[in-house]
Order: sequence, then structure tokens, then C-alpha cells
Amino acid sequence: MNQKVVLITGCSSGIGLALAARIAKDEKKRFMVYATMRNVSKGEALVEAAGRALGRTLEIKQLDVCDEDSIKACVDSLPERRVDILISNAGMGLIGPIECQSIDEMKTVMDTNFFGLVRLLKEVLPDMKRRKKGHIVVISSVMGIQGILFNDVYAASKFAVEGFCESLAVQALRFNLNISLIEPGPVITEFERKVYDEGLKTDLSKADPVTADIFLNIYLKNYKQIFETLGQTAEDVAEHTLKIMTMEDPPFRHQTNTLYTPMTTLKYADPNGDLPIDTFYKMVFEHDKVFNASLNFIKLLCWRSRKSFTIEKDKSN
Ligand SMILES: NC(=O)C1=CN([C@@H]2O[C@H](COP(=O)(O)OP(=O)(O)OC[C@H]3O[C@@H](n4cnc5c(N)ncnc54)[C@H](OP(=O)(O)O)[C@@H]3O)[C@@H](O)[C@H]2O)C=CC1
Ligand SMILES: CC1=C(/C=C/C(C)=C/C=C/C(C)=C/C=O)C(C)(C)CCC1
Repeated sequence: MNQKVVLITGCSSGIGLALAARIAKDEKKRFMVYATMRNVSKGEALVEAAGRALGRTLEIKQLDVCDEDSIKACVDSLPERRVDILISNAGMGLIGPIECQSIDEMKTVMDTNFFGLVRLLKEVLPDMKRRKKGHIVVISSVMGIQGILFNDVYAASKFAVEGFCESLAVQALRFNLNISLIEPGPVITEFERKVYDEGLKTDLSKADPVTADIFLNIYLKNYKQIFETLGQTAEDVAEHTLKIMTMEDPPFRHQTNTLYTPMTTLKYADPNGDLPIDTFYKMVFEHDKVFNASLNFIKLLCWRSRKSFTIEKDKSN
């Protein structure tokens, strides 16, 4: 059997966990999955989700994307060090006014989200080039193409990921390698809870009252509602990723959330870059009118697309 070897990072929860379990349970058994996490004692949820696939098409391994030695040890432990599909998923969020965040906190975000990917590729890319075969799939974000209020450093880390991959993609093509960026909007995972809880704990004493007010009474106040309205499940993102992984000619970018695309389209619609900034300004600061109206409009779209999906499904039965 010609199974593809898949290495995924950050599989203790969320998208990584859902994706590892989904592809390990592939009906055609097309994949051998090495699901990695920095702390293997957190593997219980994945063990449960993987079920009978554990020990057959899925193995759990230790890998910390911030530790070069752990990446090397993990790749060295694979048969012939072969990785056909690398899924760089491990990541973390950070929200709040920059004047309330330490440089060390910011460095940890860059170190995990950006240098984590760089370290992985330094270990895996030379072998892929030699074999002239491989697919690098990176869980980026809509924030890899568009900044969002109070996500300054997180968005910067995902922009770094995107610039890095866009540069590398040309060279990769010369070696018959593909790179794909998966760009989810809000996804309901541990990420949301961790970021929100940390956000609530932010020491706002270094922020001026206006900034503190915007963060607490606009951003955090609407945060949960945004995830409830627009949020996708990790399983849904896993399905999108599987589709991209199995394409003959995979795209460089793929957004997973059609409810969010009106927002990212603003970026491509205006070369001056003012349209998304002005629109977000209105959505945030005239939020009573514009923001709620926008969310209600998106909810309506969501309801209609679910309805048409149900009708399509009914038709096909
Ligand atoms: N949730 C969302 O709204 C969105 C998320 N994303 C991206 O999706 C990816 C997955 O996030 P998501 O599943 O939502 O969040 P989770 O918090 O559920 O999962 C993040 C995973 O990354 C792991 N991780 C963090 N640091 C390291 C490290 N140094 N080495 C190895 N693993 C590490 C975590 O491990 P541990 O349990 O040990 O902390 C965890 O397994 C991230 O890259 C994120 O930026 C993109 C768009 C939207
Ligand atoms: C929709 C929207 C907003 C919030 C978006 C959020 C919160 C997106 C989160 C995305 C995530 C978590 C991506 C992870 O990589 C604003 C700026 C409040 C107002 C403008 C419209």
C-alpha cells in the first residue's frame, strides 16, 4: 500500500487534534499519521478521538516547535526520516493593547507561530527537495492577510508566515514541492478560550482610559458573539485541509470560512488599503449600528447557506 506519511504539530487540542484523527480514520487508509505535541501527557483526547486508528494509522510523538532538538529527534525517529505531507499547525494567540504586553510575551508568539514553522522546514525541507516530493501545509489564518484590532502581534506572526511561504513557494516549485496556506477565520477551539481568559486578565494600568475602554467594552464584549456567529468547528477546518491535501494541484491559499470572506475581500478590492481599515473602523466604532447590523446580516447569510446546504443534501438523498 502506498501510504503517505503525514507529520502534524500541535495535536493536543483543536484543529491539530481534529485533523490528526480525521486523516488517521481515512476510509481508504491513505495516510500514516505522526501526530505530535509538545507535552505527550496531554494526549488523552487524541487517543480517544483516534480510537482504533491508534497504533495502526496514527502514532503520537513528542515535538516542541520551539525546540530544534525535539524536532530533529522526532524526524530522526520516522522510518527513513520520510515526511510526505508536513502540517504546521501549532500556534498561539495574543490579544490586547501593545502597551500592556511585554516584549517577552510577543517574542513567544513569534517564536511559536513563525520560527516554529521555520525550524520545522529547516529539518524537513532538504529531504523533501532531495526526494523531489512533498506538500507543506501551513495552518495560517485570515489574520495572515488582514490585521484585526488588538491582534497586532498575532497578525504580525501570521503575516510573517505568509511572506515566508510566498517567498519559498517559487523555489519549492523547482523541486516539485507544493506549499498551501490554510486560512481559517474564527474557530471554536481552546485557542478562543485561552485568548479570551488571558485577555480578561490583562493589566490595563499601562493603557490610557480610551484604549482600555475600547478593549474591554467593545472588543472583549463582542468577542464571544463573533465566535458564536462566525465560528467554525475544528472538524470543519479538518475537512477543508484534507481536501487541499488530496488535490492533484493544491492551491497556495485556501480560506475555510465563507462567512468571513466578505471581510478579506475588502483587502483585495482596494490597492490603497483604506477600504478594510475604514470599514473595520465603522464596524468597531459605530458598532451599535454598523457592527450589530453586520453581524445580523452575516447571521442571515449563515442561516441561508445552512438552509441551502440542507436542501442540497436532501436532494442528493
Ligand atoms: N482558533 C482560531 O480561531 C484559529 C486558529 N488558527 C490557527 O490554528 C492553529 C491551531 O490552533 P487551534 O487548534 O485553534 O488552537 P488550540 O489552542 O486548540 O491548539 C494549539 C495547539 O498548538 C500547540 N502548541 C502551542 N505551542 C506549541 C509548541 N511550542 N510546540 C508544539 N505545540 C505547541 C498547543 O499545545 P499545548 O496544548 O501544549 O499548548 C495545541 O496543541 C494555530 O496555528 C492558530 O494560530 C487560525 C485561525 C483561527
Ligand atoms: C469580524 C470583525 C471583527 C473581529 C474579528 C475577529 C475577532 C476575528 C478573529 C479571527 C481569529 C481568531 C483568527 C485566528 O487566527 C472586529 C475587528 C471586532 C470588527 C470588524 C469585524
